[in-house]
Amino acid sequence: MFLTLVKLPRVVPNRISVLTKAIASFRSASHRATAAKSPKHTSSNPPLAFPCLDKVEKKNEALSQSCSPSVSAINSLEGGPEPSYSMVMTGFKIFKSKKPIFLDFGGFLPEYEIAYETWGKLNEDKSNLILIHTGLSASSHAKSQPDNLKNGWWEEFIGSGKYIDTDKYFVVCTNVLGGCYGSTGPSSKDPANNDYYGTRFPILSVNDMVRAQREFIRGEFGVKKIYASVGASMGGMQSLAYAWEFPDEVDKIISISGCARSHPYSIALRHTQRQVLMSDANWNRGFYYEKVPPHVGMKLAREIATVTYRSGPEWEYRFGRNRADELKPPALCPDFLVETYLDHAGEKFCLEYDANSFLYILKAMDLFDLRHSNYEKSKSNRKSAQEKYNAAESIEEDLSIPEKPYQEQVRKATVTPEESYQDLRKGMERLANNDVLVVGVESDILFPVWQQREIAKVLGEAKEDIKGKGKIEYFELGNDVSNYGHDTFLLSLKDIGGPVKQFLG
Ligand SMILES: CC(=O)SCCNC(=O)CCNC(=O)[C@H](O)C(C)(C)COP(=O)(O)OP(=O)(O)OC[C@H]1O[C@@H](n2cnc3c(N)ncnc32)[C@H](O)[C@@H]1OP(=O)(O)O
Repeated sequence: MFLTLVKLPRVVPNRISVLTKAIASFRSASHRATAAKSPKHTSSNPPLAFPCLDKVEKKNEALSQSCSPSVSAINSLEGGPEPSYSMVMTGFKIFKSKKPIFLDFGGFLPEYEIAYETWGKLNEDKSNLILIHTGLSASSHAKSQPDNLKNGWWEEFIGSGKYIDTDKYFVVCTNVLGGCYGSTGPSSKDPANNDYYGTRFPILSVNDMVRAQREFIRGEFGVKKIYASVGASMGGMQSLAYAWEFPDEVDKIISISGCARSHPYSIALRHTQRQVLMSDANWNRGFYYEKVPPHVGMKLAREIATVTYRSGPEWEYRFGRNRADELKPPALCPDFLVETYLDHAGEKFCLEYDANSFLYILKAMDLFDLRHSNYEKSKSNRKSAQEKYNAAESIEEDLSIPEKPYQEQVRKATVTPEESYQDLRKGMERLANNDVLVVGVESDILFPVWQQREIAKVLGEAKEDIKGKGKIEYFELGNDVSNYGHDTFLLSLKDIGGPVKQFLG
């Protein structure tokens, strides 16, 4: 590269000062003109306003101010700092297990509680119990009941003469193990030290959740076989898992928008939610109880989650390209209607649910896998957890990630998709004698419809393989019926409810 030296003209000093003064006087005149128009602006253009960040700062301040030990004992959503989530939900009952539960990934809980609600009556021969499994963040409050008159999350789905008919069935719903609405989870206290579990809570699986539910069903109602295991989303995973764990203790299974094993794409979508949440400094590696909770991380995680729960076509119809206020200039804070909607969804949720429960349950969904090889592995992990417990050893795992970066394996060296499928087919033989209804939704991007088609296909083959007695029904809602995506089970009740009612009989 050549540098050209330019010879500058010699400037006489007093000429410079004349020039400088002229420029200064021009600048000050033009500044006076701008200032007259808008006294605050000294830059070429006014700075943008950030009402969304102002709101976050104010909220932080309010939460910090209410963050004193005396307040924390009575905290609530309004009062903060960290809400007592089970106080937000009321009117549920508690099943207490004093026996430990040994978990699929080698941890254990020395004792645990399961929050539950019921509707309808258990018949004399105890044969009409329907267990409703929740999605990720729902409570046991699926429907209003005398101890909590607020509408539940499946209010119009369950009831006298409804799709799940409480005149016929005794309907039970629990808050999952790991949740924060009354069941034992990371925001509960560890009986070993009377301190919050936080991230000392063990990694959970969906199958651990149903194992705890089964203890509850037997312990609380003395029911040995449930009439139906019903759920959507993570509930659709649980409905299958219950029968996978205890095939002879379930009659019918309904899995809506579920899957038989998590897909890497869904894991990726959940990973992004965990990452933003864990990046909130207030998360503090899970030890934020009685301090300011990671509400910003939770809000952003919920916004990402909401993108996965609904669908583009729905938003095209609902919001289009409309902005919240067309008369205002575009802003970097939420501006389009779809942005203000996501902002609202995040804001509404961020103090309603415990951040650690969110992380653990998302992870449990990632780990979901009904392949045969997983059955053996989990069984052996639970056995070694029990042995360690009996020997009163503390279970400390090495959770560090390997220092050497992961080297992509040659495909041949790992399990091929076909081998993996055959492993799943063998795993699904466990359900060969159950009647199963699988419902899929074409507009779902989180649990894409091919995953429900896979459940039906692999179940059909597994039943053939061992001449199982169960029936399989598959029902799919196309884009012409519902564009609500993954949340269809909460929004298109009639379309989901018809096949459910018919299948239950
Ligand atoms: C992964 C699993 O295992 S489970 C599946 C997870 N799914 C969920 O958790 C569901 C989350 N979604 C909900 O809870 C929803 O409220 C549903 C599905 C129950 C109902 O959906 P909808 O009837 O479409 O209502 P939705 O909540 O999406 O929108 C209405 C709310 O948004 C607000 N809103 C709507 N449009 C906008 C907008 N453009 N800007 C700001 N706010 C908006 C409304 O005012 C209303 O507010 P409110 O709830 O405070 O009264």
